[in-house]
Amino acid sequence: MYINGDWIQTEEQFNVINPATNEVIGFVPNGGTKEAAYAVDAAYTAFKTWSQRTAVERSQVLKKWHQLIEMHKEELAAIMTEEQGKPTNEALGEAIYANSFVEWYSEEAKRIYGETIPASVSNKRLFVIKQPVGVVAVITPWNFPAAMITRKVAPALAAGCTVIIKPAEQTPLTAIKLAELAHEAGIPKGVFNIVTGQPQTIGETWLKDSRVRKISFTGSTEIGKLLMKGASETVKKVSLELGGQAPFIVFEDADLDDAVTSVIASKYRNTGQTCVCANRIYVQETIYDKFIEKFKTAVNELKIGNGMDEGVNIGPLIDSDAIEKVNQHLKNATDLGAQIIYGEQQIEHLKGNFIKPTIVSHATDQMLCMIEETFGPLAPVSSFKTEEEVIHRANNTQYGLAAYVFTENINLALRVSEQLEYGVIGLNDGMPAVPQAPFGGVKESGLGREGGHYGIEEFLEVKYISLGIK
Ligand SMILES: NC(=O)c1ccc[n+]([C@@H]2O[C@H](COP(=O)([O-])OP(=O)(O)OC[C@H]3O[C@@H](n4cnc5c(N)ncnc54)[C@H](O)[C@@H]3O)[C@@H](O)[C@H]2O)c1
Ligand SMILES: O=C[C@H](O)CS(=O)(=O)O
Repeated sequence: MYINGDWIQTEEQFNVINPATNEVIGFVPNGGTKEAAYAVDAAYTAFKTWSQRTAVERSQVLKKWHQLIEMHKEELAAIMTEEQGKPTNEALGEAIYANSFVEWYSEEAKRIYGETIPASVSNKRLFVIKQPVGVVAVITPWNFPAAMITRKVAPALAAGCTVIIKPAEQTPLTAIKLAELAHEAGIPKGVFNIVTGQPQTIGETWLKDSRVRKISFTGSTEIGKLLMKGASETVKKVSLELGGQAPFIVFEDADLDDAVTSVIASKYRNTGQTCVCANRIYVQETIYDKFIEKFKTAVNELKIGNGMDEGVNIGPLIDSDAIEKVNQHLKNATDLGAQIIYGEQQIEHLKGNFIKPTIVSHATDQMLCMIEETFGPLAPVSSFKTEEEVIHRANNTQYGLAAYVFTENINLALRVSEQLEYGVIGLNDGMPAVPQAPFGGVKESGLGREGGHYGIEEFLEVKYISLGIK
């Protein structure tokens, strides 16, 4: 753990496992109440000075952190592949993506503008200024162990907040590497703190402490709801980046090759363990067979194996529970009439948590894989007749994170995009997330946005000053 500028050990530790081999690759301190409270103390003390630093000073420190992450991106990528399983090229992509938030917010720090408002009387002047929220508790998932931290921490520090971070227990080593680089960059003690250990204990400590003024959470909808409830006790601000269940819609006039390339990129990035991956694929009936053939051919090109090995693009799932969930979705689908058209033979020769990419056709909306977040390489394909039908089916969910639409008709594209109840729309684009644009969900996929100038507003309070003049 890294608290108040020092590396902290505890008597109890927990193992870090490589999901490709199920081998122990390390261990980290198993922090609890004491360490969680100490992190709040450190962040609260540091806030008094960090929030008073000028925007240029904060920007310069973030720029240094960005330079160091850039210098160490391959190392960071290797850590991610080892503890999370994603193939090295994807891990390097994530390190670069994660660092792009540090770069973006090192600049955004200098653009936190206020405003003056015309008074209705001559003896007043009205001003609005923006000030940092205070101590922010950051709780992040295992699937993007670097980017989900920097997407929160970079804007928080840029705004003048201080952070206490609890990374996922499956991927703490990535967070520790980011802390090492933050320390080297000169981020002052207490500004950036990492507590590894018991999620519930750490979470409860932070929820109860009124000095913590914001919870920024990325993870499952179930835990997001729990944290939102807890945050209400002391009326903390919350940002919630939660589960997804993305529809991927292919209209008959779509560029089919582009749609297939994009659905591969969306569905199988991180072996399907991505909040915005295509979870259900809707194809207009007139092109259904053509799509299926192209899709099967493309999936057949995917190489499964240890993410460290050259050319692998399908790594392991994070653990055996994840495998179990995908198999449960697959069995439910076939029990309800879906047909496995690719991937029927599972992998025998590989140790670890591997599962073959599987495509099922004739999927119906009553199947679990069309309702729940599968979080694995299972692709259910369903046909539709009309625009109205597919919009209704796509919206018929409590989720609302990302949706994808493929068509060459601009009028159809905009009509459908405007009616889809999602925070992010990939329009002829399977990979929409970028640091300069707002990312986030509606309905039970979350609250708030990360990225772009929207992302820094989440860490600012608006203060109105009314000045009486003589
Ligand atoms: N919307 C997004 O931007 C986004 C991005 C990545 C992942 N996700 C979602 O995250 C989920 C996968 O990640 P996960 O399995 O790590 O999710 P998770 O909710 O199980 O865990 C997320 C984090 O919360 C912590 N946690 C768990 N219980 C807690 C508690 N009671 N108190 C405090 N912290 C607690 C975990 O230790 C982890 O650090 C998927 O649903 C995925 O869609 C969403
Ligand atoms: O898993 C969730 C991430 O937010 C996906 S992305 O890298 O931001 O597209």
